Amino acid sequence: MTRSAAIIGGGVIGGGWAARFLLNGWNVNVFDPDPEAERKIGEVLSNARRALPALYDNAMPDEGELQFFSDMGQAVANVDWVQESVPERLDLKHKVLGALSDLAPETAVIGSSTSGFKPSELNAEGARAIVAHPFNPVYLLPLIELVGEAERTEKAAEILRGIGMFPLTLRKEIDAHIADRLLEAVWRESLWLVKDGVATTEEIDEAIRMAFGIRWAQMGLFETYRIAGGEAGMKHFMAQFGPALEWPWTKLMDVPEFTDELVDLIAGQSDDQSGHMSIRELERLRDDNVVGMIRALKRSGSGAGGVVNAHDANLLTNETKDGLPVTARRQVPASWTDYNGHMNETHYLEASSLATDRFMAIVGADESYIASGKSYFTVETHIRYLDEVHAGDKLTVTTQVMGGEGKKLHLFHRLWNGESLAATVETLLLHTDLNTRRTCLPEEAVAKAVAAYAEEHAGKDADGHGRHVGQRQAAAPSPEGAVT
Ligand SMILES: NC(=O)C1=CN([C@@H]2O[C@H](COP(=O)(O)OP(=O)(O)OC[C@H]3O[C@@H](n4cnc5c(N)ncnc54)[C@H](O)[C@@H]3O)[C@@H](O)[C@H]2O)C=CC1
Ligand SMILES: C[N+](C)(C)CC(=O)CC(=O)[O-]
Repeated sequence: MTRSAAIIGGGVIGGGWAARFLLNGWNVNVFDPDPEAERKIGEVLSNARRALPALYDNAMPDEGELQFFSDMGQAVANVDWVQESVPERLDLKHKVLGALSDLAPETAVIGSSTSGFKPSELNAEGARAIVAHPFNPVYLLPLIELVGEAERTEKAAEILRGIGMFPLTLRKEIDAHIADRLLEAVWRESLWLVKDGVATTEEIDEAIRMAFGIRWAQMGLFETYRIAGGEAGMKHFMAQFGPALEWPWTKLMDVPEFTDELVDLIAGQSDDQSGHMSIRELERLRDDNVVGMIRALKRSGSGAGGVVNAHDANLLTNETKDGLPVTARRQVPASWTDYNGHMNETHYLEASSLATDRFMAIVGADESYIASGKSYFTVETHIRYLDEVHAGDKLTVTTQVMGGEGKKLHLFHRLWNGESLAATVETLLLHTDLNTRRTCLPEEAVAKAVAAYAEEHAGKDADGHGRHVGQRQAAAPSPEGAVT
């Protein structure tokens, strides 16, 4: 059964939450008195639709249904999750969380997006909320800080993992949780640097993104500093840089006064730096960069890359189409398209390569088999580009085994875009010993599984297989030239 979430307050963060739930197949009810809420959430959602599926190698579930309500009670009736994202004012949080605790089903988790209030403050007037603090953009960044009663945070963590997030449960409550305490320290220090005329907003951003911003995405602070200690590691690092904490390297505890002059200085510098782009354009630039970085981290499984890999594995399904195994299902990300406005030729091969990997896993040539020193190497591929594919299209790849005797594995992939055949990719692989780098026979279990598929697929039509470049097609309709 489709699960549902109520989003109370649909601004920057509520909009991101709505997108995260919807794109993971949940139905979403929104309550926000702002007459512009529907438009704003629509814009966030269209950015999310182009970014989030690009993280995964498997297709996401069908999107849930989005509904707007003018009555908070109706919005939360029968939902599994309620997420409060109203402005950061304790009196307002009390009012809204109190009402939600009365109106929402007993079984529903009530999460507050608060950046800084503790559960003991939020629940001081009888509410039953936990802190579920996300990061902007909520639909892309996995971290969610959970604070509150253990039974509630455990239930929340399980649900959040199901929508691809990384729950980090705090050991004890503290103002501003973990991440915002760190961010506030950098923010305070940066305000001083601008106020004292040491650096502009742009120079501070360069200092972050040209160096430690990149480092932090993959190893965080402590692992990075351990390496900075050289062979002697963390102790040497602390011996060398510990004393600096008492030098005038930091002003952390003082906060500059937010005078009109300081606000104008910072806002003016920020306009000079980024005013040439709208907020939505900046969001798309940010999203493309974040997707690219997280995809790079997927290779090693570091940080957010590991979280996305785990969710990707959950998205895998065992299906068949036309009597053949479905070996890849994925949504085409904008990054796969080119100057011609359609999927670039390289990604037809990428989709089929994912299908080959999946087929190998299906027959037992999986990660542990490869780790044991055996694998398949591709030695030849022929692609027929039959139809255009566009960003957002959902591709389904089926795999037919044309032959599997001895060391050979001869596959015929079909790339379906809905009911249209977008390409066929015929590929020959040879079983190889990864130590000697020479071909060898597969293990018996793999050989048997391949042979069983070859026998099952033997009588099936495989129109277009066995062709080479420039060969004229007999009866099938012309592909009308190259499409990439
Ligand atoms: N903006 C950020 O970077 C982050 C914000 N947060 C937290 O998320 C919460 C919301 O912040 P933003 O989304 O940035 O604020 P926002 O100002 O963009 O959105 C707040 C929304 O709440 C609506 N609202 C006001 N009163 C309401 C009520 N009584 N019932 C329902 N909706 C109501 C407003 O119309 C508005 O759409 C805050 O607690 C904030 O600390 C958490 C992580 C990051
Ligand atoms: C500025 N902020 C305190 C609202 C930031 C956050 O809470 C998290 C984020 O997304 O940076």
